Parts: sequence; C-alpha cells; structure tokens
Amino acid sequence: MLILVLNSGSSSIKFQLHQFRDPNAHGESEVLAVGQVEKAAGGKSGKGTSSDHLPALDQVNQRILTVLAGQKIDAIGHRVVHGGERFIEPAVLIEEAIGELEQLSYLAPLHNPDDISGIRAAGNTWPGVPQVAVFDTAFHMTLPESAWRYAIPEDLYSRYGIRRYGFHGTSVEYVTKAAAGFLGLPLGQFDGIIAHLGSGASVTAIQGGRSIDTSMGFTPVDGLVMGTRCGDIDPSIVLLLQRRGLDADAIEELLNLQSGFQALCGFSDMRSIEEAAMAGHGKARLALEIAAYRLAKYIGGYHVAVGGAKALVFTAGIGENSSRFRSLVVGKLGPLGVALEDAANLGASMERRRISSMDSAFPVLVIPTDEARAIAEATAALIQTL
Ligand SMILES: Nc1ncnc2c1ncn2[C@@H]1O[C@H](COP(=O)(O)OP(=O)(O)O)[C@@H](O)[C@H]1O
Ligand SMILES: CC(=O)OP(=O)(O)O
Ligand SMILES: [Mg+2]
Repeated sequence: MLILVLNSGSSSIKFQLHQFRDPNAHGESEVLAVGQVEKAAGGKSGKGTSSDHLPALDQVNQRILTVLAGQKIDAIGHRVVHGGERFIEPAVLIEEAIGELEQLSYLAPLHNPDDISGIRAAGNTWPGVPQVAVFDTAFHMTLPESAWRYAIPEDLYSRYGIRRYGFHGTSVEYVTKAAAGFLGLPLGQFDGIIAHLGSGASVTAIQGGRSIDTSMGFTPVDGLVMGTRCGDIDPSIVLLLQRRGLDADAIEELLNLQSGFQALCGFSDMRSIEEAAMAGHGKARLALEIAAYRLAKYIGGYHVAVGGAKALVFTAGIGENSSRFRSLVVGKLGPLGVALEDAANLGASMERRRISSMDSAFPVLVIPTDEARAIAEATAALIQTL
C-alpha cells in the first residue's frame, strides 16, 4: 500500500511517500521518497489559494513518478493544523468534510487556509485518490473541561468556539506511544510530560496515555517561547497595541512572526541562537534562559497535573538535537529530583534513549518524533475501513 503524506506550509510543501509491505498496512512502512518543494506565491499570510499549490504539487508528482514506476498511490494523508471540536480523529476528505474544515478556518487563519488549498489542489493533481486529514488538535480532545475552558463568558465558547485546543497532537501521540514502549509500560499506565520543541513548541501533560493539558491554547501562538511566536502574554498587551493604532493583521503578524526568540535575540532557529550564546552574545543567552525557565515552570505544573510523571520526554528539532537547551531546562528541575547524565545528554545518537542519571526521580528521555510516519499510518488505517 502506497501513501503520500503532504504537509502544506505557508511557503513550502513537505512530502513523503510511504510503502506498507503488508497489504493491511500492519508493521513499519518504508519511506520511498522524501522532500520539500517551494511554493511560488502565497506568502506567510496563510491566504494562498489552491492555484498557488498546483505548480508545487506538480513538482511533487514529478519527483515521485520514477519511484512509483507505474504503481498508483492508494491514498494521500494531509497534516491539518486545526480540526476544532468537530474532528476528534482522522477524517476522510469527502466534499462535505472539506466544507466543514472551511467553516473552521477562522479558528486558524495562519494555518488552515493553506492546508485546505493543498487538499483541493491535491484532488486535481491526483484525481480519484482518497484523501485523509490528520489533525494537530485531535489528540488533545481528551482534555478535561477544567483544562480547556477559559474563565471568560460562556457565550464566547458557544458562539465562537473559544477554548483551549492544543496542537502538535500527531507528534505527541506518536512520541507518547514510543515512550511507553521504551519504558515497557502499557499505554494506559503511562503518565508523563512530552516537550515537542521545534520551530513551534508546546508541552503536554499525559495521564493514562491521554492528553490532559497542553501549553498551546486557542491557537498555536500560546504557551512556550518559540522561534517567532511569543507564547504566554497578558491579553491587555493586545488591547494597548490596538489603541496605539495597530490593526488585527499587524498584531497577529507581530505576535506570530516577530516575537519569541526572534524578538529576544535576533535569531529564530536554535542552532544560530546556540552559536551566538557560545560566542558570548548576551541577548542570546538571556533568550535561552527565558525559554528554559518558562518550560521548566510548565514541567513543574504538569508533574502535579498528571499525579506524578513517570517520564519527561524531549522531541522535535530542538528537543532531539539541543543538549544545551535540555540541560538548561532539566537544570531547573532539581526540586523534582530530576537530573541528567551529562555523557548521555551530550551523545548525538538519533535513537530513542534515556539521558537522565541513575538516581533521577523519573527518567528523562529523547524520543525522535515522526509526524509523517504517524500520518501515513493513520491514513492507511482509515482507508482500510472504506
Ligand atoms: N543540531 C541542532 N542543534 C540545535 N538545534 C537544532 C539542531 N537541529 C535542528 N535544530 C533546531 O530545531 C528547530 C526546528 O525544529 P523542527 O522540529 O525541524 O521544526 P519544524 O518542523 O516545526 O519547522 C530549529 O530551531 C533548529 O535550529
Ligand atoms: C501548529 C504548529 O505550531 O505547528 P509548527 O510547529 O509546525 O509550526
Ligand atoms: Mg513542526
């Protein structure tokens, strides 16, 4: 079975072609092709149309043709950022579902419109091939109301759907299962904290294998300090900016694209920030300190939320690769009795591994995430049922 996974971002489309040897899509898939193509137009506003996607998808098609050698793709799996409360699991993208997704676009104006344009364009490029959406929000639909409800008038929830949703769920679910397996625990007995630290970053509290709280909220701008997103701020800041003449689009851009590490030190990717910090750049060091401090506070809170974590797990670009950032964060967890084994933390292995000391109160793990594989598996499983 052949599954094409597409992740349509604002400026590029990432793709992976997965083959499941077993016709029932059990077992590991093999990655036959992987790549990224740039989109011609669209910009970072999320306001691109499906015609912006067509030339890019045509390039994807060209790049997989030789690998396919005449075989047909069985399904396309799309990463979709926001599924609202409507989509609590992956969905087959029949016209009705695409329509429902369009209704949800106002919730994620920076992400969903691109995802939907990508879905429509893929329907043109690969006509007749079933398409599936896998949602970043779905895994967090298990949050209890005490975690998802904001203390604002109820009307705002019933009218506009204003609540905490949480994101990165596909990654967090994959890593949660892998961490439970690594520790030899049944999923239902895994209580822990998963820190997904990429260009977008969030941390999730897991109890009994399910998400019970997470740092991103109504949108992916909330929570941790990220590459260009501010994370937690007082909403009154937005009001002041508005009173000083910034409109909604300008404020959105400021908080999503000009904040976070970018605002604190002038660099948005962790490799540059680390290099600058090592070269003595004071603002880069302060930025790392602010981000690590905030994440450590969340970890302390989530240790309480899950009733005592059995593991802390680092994943995604920064979580998997930055031993310096992991060490800064775990260095603040002394009161929880958690400590790293320096040699293990510094190791550059790409394997799942434990990096905490033998006497750490609970293990600290590095588990590489694989969103595309998770999307391929979910897509394959769903189209079996058609
Ligand atoms: N070897 C490394 N050391 C430090 N940071 C790294 C390393 N490799 C990648 N990163 C950081 O990981 C982040 C990107 O994470 P990633 O999960 O690929 O993000 P996304 O998929 O959301 O774009 C960037 O900040 C990048 O600098
Ligand atoms: C939803 C989100 O934050 O995605 P990313 O980490 O890919 O920016
Ligand atoms: Mg990411």
